[in-house]
Amino acid sequence: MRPTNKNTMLKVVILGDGGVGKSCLMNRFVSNHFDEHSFHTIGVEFLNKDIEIDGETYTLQIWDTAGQERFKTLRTPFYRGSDICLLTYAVDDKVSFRNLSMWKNEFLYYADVKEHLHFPFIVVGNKSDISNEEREVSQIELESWCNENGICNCIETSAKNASNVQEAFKMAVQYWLKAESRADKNEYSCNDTIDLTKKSGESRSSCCIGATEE
Ligand SMILES: Nc1nc2c(ncn2[C@@H]2O[C@H](COP(=O)(O)OP(=O)(O)OP(=O)(O)O)[C@@H](O)[C@H]2O)c(=O)[nH]1
Repeated sequence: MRPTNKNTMLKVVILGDGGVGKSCLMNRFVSNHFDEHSFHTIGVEFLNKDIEIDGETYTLQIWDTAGQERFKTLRTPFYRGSDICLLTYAVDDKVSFRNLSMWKNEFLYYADVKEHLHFPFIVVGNKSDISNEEREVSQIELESWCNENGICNCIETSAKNASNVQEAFKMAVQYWLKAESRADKNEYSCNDTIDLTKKSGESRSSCCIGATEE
């Protein structure tokens, strides 16, 4: 296990279709800024940000990747060495949700991850600020997809109104810590089946839907 001290650096890669809000999520988290007219990313960009959890400071090196297919060869070389992967879609874009499996597979292939089943993936449904009429992916669909794909952590965020953005990155680090400790003890089980019908505190899963943090 890596020492969890002041200098722990974690590489976090954000993947998902073009336009789902990856750059906006990173910028909201790092600079608390939102750009209504964010440009498509070409290749990758990264920013560092410290986060404190249980008295420990972690430096997140956050890699924002280009979601458009034509930039695939520019983004995939940067997957290696990742500690955490945020699989991102937009709740008003069903196609971006259907593409989650493609993103997961692309990541596993190019990141050359040894423990496929236990890698810390977090599923992030962005743009939760949109109206019910515009919503194309329900919370139940998110829950089902995660359960079917063995992913224990999901969250809906809004980079626009800052809802759950800090929480998503915090959840990612907490999951990484859990995965590291399980790897240490050889306890590989995701027994945290996601059930969004349970009230918070009742469920052992780490799913955070619709809560507003800031
Ligand atoms: N309503 C709403 N719009 C958002 C949100 N996050 C991002 N957007 C908008 O969605 C558009 C795309 O955002 P980006 O962050 O550039 O998307 P991206 O996933 O980085 O796109 P690529 O760089 O092409 O991969 C921009 O017009 C943003 O203003 C959000 O939480 N809510």
